[in-house]
Amino acid sequence: MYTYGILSTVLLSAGTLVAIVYLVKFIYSYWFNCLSNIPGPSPPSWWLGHLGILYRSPAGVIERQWYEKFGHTWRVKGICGKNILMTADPKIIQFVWQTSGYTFERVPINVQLAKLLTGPSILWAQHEDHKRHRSVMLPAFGTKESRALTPVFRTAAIKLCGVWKDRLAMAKSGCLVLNMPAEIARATLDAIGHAAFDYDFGAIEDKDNELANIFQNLFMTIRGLPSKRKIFAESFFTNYFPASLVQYMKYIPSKGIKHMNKSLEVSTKVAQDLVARKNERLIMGKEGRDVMSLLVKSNASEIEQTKLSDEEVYAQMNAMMVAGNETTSTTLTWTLWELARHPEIQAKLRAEIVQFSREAQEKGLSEIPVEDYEKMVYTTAVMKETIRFHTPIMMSTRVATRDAIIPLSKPIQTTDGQTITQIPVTKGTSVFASYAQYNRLPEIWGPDSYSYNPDRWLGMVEPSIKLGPYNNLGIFGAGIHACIGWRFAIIEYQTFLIQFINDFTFEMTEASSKVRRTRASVMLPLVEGEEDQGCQLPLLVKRNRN
Ligand code: HEM
Repeated sequence: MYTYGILSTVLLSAGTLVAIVYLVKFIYSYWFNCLSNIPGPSPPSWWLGHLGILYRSPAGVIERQWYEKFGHTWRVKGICGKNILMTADPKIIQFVWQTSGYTFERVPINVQLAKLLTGPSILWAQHEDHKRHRSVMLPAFGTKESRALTPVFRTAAIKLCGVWKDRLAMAKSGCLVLNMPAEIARATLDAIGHAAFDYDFGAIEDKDNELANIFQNLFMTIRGLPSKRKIFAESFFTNYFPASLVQYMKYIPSKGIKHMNKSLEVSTKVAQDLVARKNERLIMGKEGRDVMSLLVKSNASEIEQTKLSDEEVYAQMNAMMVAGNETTSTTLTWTLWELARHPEIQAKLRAEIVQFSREAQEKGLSEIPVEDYEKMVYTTAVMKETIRFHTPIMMSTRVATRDAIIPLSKPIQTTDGQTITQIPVTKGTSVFASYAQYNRLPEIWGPDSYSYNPDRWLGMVEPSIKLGPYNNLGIFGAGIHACIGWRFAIIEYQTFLIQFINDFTFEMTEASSKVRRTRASVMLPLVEGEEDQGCQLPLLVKRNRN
């Protein structure tokens, strides 16, 4: 009885102490934060701040409203009144993401989710670990290496088009309605399997393929339209719990976490098998050019700076599928949607593709060579315009790992009447970049930046502030965490697009005119009124008679 009394007193005191610490933290972050004088919208709720709107509303709409009211940079609220700096300012994005190295790192929630989903991969690694992961992986993603993969992408594209042609041949009407994201994701998974791992997932033909089914709708299942409770819990755990406890998130019995656990289990099993096979080939002196061969070779290295553990090698495979599959398949999906909405753009694109194919044939080539890809001015304009307009990863987040001073491209009028050209932030301050709004800034992309117009790229003037690896678009991130697969993605994107437009014509359906752009880490299409069906964008497909 006496022991019980002491125990309950100790527990009560510990509980009270924890509550006081949190209370002080909340009050501090609410009232005494370095961002308190930055203007911004009033939060719809204190406990969730703007996170509910940011994660649940149609993609890009609210950011535009905030930009129009507050200018390039504004303050939003996280949970329990926490101030967050939100921006579309190229100078801030350049400073935080591109030039300040590890002064700004990924936010804890994303780091933990990346670990749950992929294991100890490059998507999770930070600081020295991250440098090591990146230096091992980068050589596999150069221009030469990515270009060398063109035949692999072409094979996957031709295979998918072959399946569609067979189905069209059976269709009495001569046309088919296909749900594009589901169709294309299988082909991009096969492409990544061959290109990155020299492995055939067989996802195009095998509808029961376990890995393909897990990766189907991955982002929608784990990040799409999260409940308010989920947003609060994730943000609370990752902001106020020590990282050592956050790893236990994997035991939360939610649908999303269960899916992540399953995905990690299945893909790690496949990765282990692949690594074992690669090791055998390496021992036999047969080296591959694919990413996995490189990782396996680094695994055997004696040099600590270029060595990955077995677990890290398996995790990189998961990372590439997570980072490289749905991003590319969704980009292709949005492109076909825009082409269906704008038949005149589709016809102009097809004319260029047919012309380049003809020229290739005249040179005795069966396909347009990758060396000609950049010469396809209109095709690349359509690609750039689509990823500008339908920014696949609409928002990126960082947290300051030490105090810093952030420069602005446009001065801000603070709530206490000062005009400032830089914002001092303390360690722990979160910064959200709206890539979606940056990609629509009229001063960079022109007065019609809110409309889809590939022609803008035919006379584009370079902006003064340079950002990211691809045409100053806020697409592939920037700096230490910039996408390593961007060349891979662009060549894959163009190869698939050429094949699709050469073989088929795409038209709108009733459902595709009700498509809503939804945030789920990657921006995904949902049909209004059919949100429970997951990612959907049904288009009418007809075969071209070239
Ligand atoms: C259209 C396709 C793609 C888009 C839009 C895209 C976008 C991005 C973005 C925005 C980032 C930076 C995230 C951040 O700032 O935290 C990123 C990182 C990354 N991407 Fe991509 N990506 C694409 C395709 C690919 C492909 C095909 C691969 C690999 C095969 C890939 C692998 C990665 C990896 C490993 C990282 C993490 C890099 C690091 O943290 O150092 N991505 N990607």
